[in-house]
Amino acid sequence: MQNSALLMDFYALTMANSYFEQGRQDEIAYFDYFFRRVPDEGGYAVFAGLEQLLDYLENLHFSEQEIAFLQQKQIFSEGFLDYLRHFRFRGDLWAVKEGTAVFPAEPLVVIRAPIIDCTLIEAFLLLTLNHQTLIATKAARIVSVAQGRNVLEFGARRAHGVDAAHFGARAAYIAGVDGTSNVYSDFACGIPALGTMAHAYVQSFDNEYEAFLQYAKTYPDNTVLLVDTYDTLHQGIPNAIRVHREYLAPRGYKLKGIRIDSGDLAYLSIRAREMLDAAGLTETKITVSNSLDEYLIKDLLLQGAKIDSFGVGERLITAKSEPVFGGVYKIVALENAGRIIPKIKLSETLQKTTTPGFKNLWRLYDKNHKAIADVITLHDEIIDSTKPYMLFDPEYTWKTKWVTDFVAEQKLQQWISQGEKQLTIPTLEESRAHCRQELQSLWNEVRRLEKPHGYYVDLSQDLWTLKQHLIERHSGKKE
Ligand SMILES: Nc1ncnc2c1ncn2[C@@H]1O[C@H](COP(=O)(O)OP(=O)(O)OP(=O)(O)O)[C@@H](O)[C@H]1O
Ligand SMILES: O=P(O)(O)OC[C@H]1O[C@H](OP(=O)(O)OP(=O)(O)O)[C@H](O)[C@@H]1O
Ligand SMILES: O=C(O)c1cccnc1
Repeated sequence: MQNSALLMDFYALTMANSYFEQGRQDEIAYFDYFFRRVPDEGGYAVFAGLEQLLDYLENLHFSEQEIAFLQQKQIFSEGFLDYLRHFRFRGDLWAVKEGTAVFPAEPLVVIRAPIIDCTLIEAFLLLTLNHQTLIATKAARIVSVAQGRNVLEFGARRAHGVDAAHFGARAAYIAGVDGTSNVYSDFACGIPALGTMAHAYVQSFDNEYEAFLQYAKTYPDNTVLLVDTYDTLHQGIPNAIRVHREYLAPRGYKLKGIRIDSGDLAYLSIRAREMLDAAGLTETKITVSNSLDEYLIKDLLLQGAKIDSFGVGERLITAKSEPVFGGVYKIVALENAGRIIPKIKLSETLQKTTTPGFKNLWRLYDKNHKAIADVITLHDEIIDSTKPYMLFDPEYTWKTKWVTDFVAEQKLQQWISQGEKQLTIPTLEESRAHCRQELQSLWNEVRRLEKPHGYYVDLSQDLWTLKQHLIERHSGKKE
C-alpha cells in the first residue's frame, strides 16, 4: 500500500470530524498501547514493529485524491477536510525498544498528541505492533527450545499476505531466528536469505542421484540436498553420500548438508547422522522441516534427534497456536490548560480496568542483571536505586517485598517530539542483540514454555493511589 493514510477504522474519521466540529483539534490527549495476556500462556512477549510505526507517523498525510474521496461521503465538514489536507502528526511518542521483553499491562508505547492525531493513528499502530510483536514472541519461543541450533524462517508461502511475510520475517529475526527464505527481507533489511532446494528440483530429473549431482556441480561449496523425495534412508542419504564421494570429495569439497522434510524426523535424523558419520561426513549438517513449532522441536530434541537446523514455516509466520496478539490502545489522560487530567475505563475485573495517567515504565535488576520486577510509575517519578524500594502487588496490596541493591532502568524512550524524530532508529542487528540481552536478563522460570512464573508488574504507590481514587470516583462512591 503506497499511501496508507486511509488505513484506519471509519469511526476514527467520524470521531475526529466531531472533535474538530467542537473546536477540540488542539486538545492534547494521552494514549497507551499495552496488552493483557501473553499468547500461548507464555511468560513474556517480545516487542516489535516500532520502526514501521515511526515511519508511518513521519509520513502520514492525506492526498487530494483521498480528501476528494472523503468529501463524497458527505458527512465530513469542509473545515475538517481542510484540516486533513494539512495534517501532519504533531505529537510526542515514547516507547520501549524493539526486542524488549515485555509483560501484560505495561505501557509499551505512550502517545501525547492532539486528540485528532491520537484518534487517526489507532488502527495502523495496533495492526503494526500487534502483528510484529505476535511473531517476535512466537519466534522467541521457537528459538528458545532449539538450544542454540539454527532456526530458519521458511513461512513466506503460508503468510497472510505480502506484508505479513516480510514484516513477519523481520520480527522473527529480531527475536533470534538466524535467517529467512524470503529474499525480499534480505534485500530490504539485510536478514540473511538462506535455503536448500524443493522437491520439484529433484523430481525434474530422471533420478535422484542425477539431481544431486547437478546441484553439486552448480554449488560445490554449498551443496545442501533434500533427501526425502523417494526414500530417505534407502535412496536419499545414500545418493547424497555418493555425490560427495564421487564428485565433491575428489574436488576438495564436502557435502554441506541435507534436509529431511517428512517421516519420523527424530528417527530419520538419528539414522542420517549415523550414515553421514560412517561416511566421514561428520560436519555435514542436518536440517529438518515439516510443520514444526516450539512443541515439536522440544519433543524432537527430547527424542534424541540429531538436528543442526530447523526450517520453520507456517506455524511461525501465522503464529498458528494463537494467532492474535491482543494489544490495545486506550486513552489515559487529557490536558486542560497544561494540567493532566487522568482518565480511566472501569471494568468487571481489575485486570481490565485501565491504568490512568501519563506514565513511565521501570525495570529493576539485581546485581547479576536479572530482572526482578517492572514498576509502572507516573511519568515524572524517579526510582532511586540508592534507597530500598517497596514493591507491592497492585491487586493484593498486602503482598509486599523490599528490594535493595538493585539497578533501576527506565524502559520508555522518547522517539518523537512534536512530530519530529528524536532518536536514531536502531539497526535490525542492534534490535536483535538487544533482544538477546533482554531474554538473558529473564529468569529461566519466566522464560520456560509451559506454566512460566508470573513476572511482577507493579504500580508505584502514587500511581496506585491515583488509580484507586479514580475507581472510587467513577464507581459512584465519591460522585
Ligand atoms: N519424531 C517425531 N515426533 C513428533 N512429531 C514428529 C516426529 N517426526 C515428525 N513429526 C511431525 O509430525 C507431522 C507429520 O506430518 P504428516 O502427517 O504430514 O507426515 P509427513 O511425514 O509429512 O508425510 P508426507 O510424506 O505425506 O508429507 C509433522 O508436523 C512433523 O513435524
Ligand atoms: O511446513 P512448514 O513449517 O510451513 O515449512 C515450510 C514447508 O514448505 C515447503 O513445503 P512445500 O510443500 O510448500 O514445498 P516443497 O515442494 O519445497 O516441499 C518445505 O518443504 C516445508 O515443508
Ligand atoms: O529453502 C528451503 O529449504 C525452503 C524454503 C521455503 C520453504 N521451505 C523450504
